[in-house]
Amino acid sequence: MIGRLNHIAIAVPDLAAAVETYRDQLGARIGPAQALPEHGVTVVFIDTGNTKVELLEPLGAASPIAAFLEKNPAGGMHHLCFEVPDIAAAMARLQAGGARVLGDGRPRIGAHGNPVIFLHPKDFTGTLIELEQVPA
Ligand SMILES: CC[C@H](C(=O)O)C(=O)SCCNC(=O)CCNC(=O)[C@H](O)C(C)(C)COP(=O)(O)OP(=O)(O)OC[C@H]1O[C@@H](n2cnc3c(N)ncnc32)[C@H](O)[C@@H]1OP(=O)(O)O
Ligand SMILES: [Co+2]
Repeated sequence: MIGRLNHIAIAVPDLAAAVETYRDQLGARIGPAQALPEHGVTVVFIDTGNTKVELLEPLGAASPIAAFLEKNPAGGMHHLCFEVPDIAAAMARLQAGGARVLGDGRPRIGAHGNPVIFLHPKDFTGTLIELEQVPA
């Protein structure tokens, strides 16, 4: 079911500082900042050629990553995003297997304009998993 690793996400307390570190220390090419108020984050993507790194900071008082940053104040690995060709079929298969889809259980549009879902970390070896529908 899962295909390519679309991105590895790192939650950070200060996106501007993280961008400076990745750009100046690691020579990364940073994409534009995207405010995603519907997701409670502001993100940038770094394209490494074989995948992407998503740096994300909280946006708004109800950010879903606020509690994560309280536990990890310097930031940390937040989620992995895998590509699937059909998010509805993936959801049905996963829910049939007992996996919990986070939020209201329906796909939402993510930063790339594609439908995404999130799976509970406790069901996937302590790792928050995002699935993004990308046509095969
Ligand atoms: C979609 C736009 C963009 C894109 O790529 O296109 C994004 O990726 S936006 C990313 C931000 N949005 C989300 O992360 C949505 C899904 N996340 C959530 O719903 C919450 O973050 C949730 C439910 C995973 C955790 O929420 P919270 O930390 O407030 O709840 P708990 O404290 O009850 O956590 C439960 C349990 O899970 C552990 N946890 C939390 N976050 C993570 C994580 N990132 N990786 C691994 N484990 C995580 C937390 O420590 C708790 O464990 P416990 O042992 O009970 O303490
Ligand atoms: Co993501």
